[in-house]
Amino acid sequence: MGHIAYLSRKETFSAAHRLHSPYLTEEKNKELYGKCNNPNGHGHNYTGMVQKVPNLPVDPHTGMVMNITDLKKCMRVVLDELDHKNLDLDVPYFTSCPSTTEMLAVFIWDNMRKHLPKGKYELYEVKIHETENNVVIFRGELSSTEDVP
Ligand SMILES: Nc1nc2c(c(=O)[nH]1)N=C([C@H](O)[C@H](O)COP(=O)(O)OP(=O)(O)OP(=O)(O)O)CN2
Ligand SMILES: [Zn+2]
Repeated sequence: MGHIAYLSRKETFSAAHRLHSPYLTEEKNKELYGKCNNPNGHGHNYTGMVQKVPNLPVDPHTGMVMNITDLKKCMRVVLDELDHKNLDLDVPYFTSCPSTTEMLAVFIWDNMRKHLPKGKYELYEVKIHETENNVVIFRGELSSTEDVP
């Protein structure tokens, strides 16, 4: 019987952003996001943690689920699209949705899935620390509620 082990890797990136929704008026944006709606933005040192669950057990010959070096490379490809960027101006994904930590987690989830080797591993969780206190976890779950048009 094989051993099922979960694998996590932590990487950091720095980015500037402004919380602002194109679906709300200027007044509503100010009221909702407060200081985070400052027109000139602000920045964070984010920590991105990606966890994977293997479809296969720990390989008895290599002792690994997946080489963490490969997971790191894959994460860097995705996170380097965000690192030292202004999320709202430099990353096209955030022109149509606010650059909240929730949406960053979704962005990273979707892009990690594109870059990981197909079929061998499942992504289990993306966890983003925006600050020491603000943490978002996304596990690819979808609700049946309609998206904003
Ligand atoms: N649901 C969300 N709410 C908020 C988000 C978010 O991504 N999702 N983001 C922010 C801001 O970006 C903001 O920069 C957070 O900063 P702040 O509240 O100052 O951060 P801390 O919690 O670390 O600071 P405290 O000292 O604890 O206030 C706001 N909301
Ligand atoms: Zn912020």
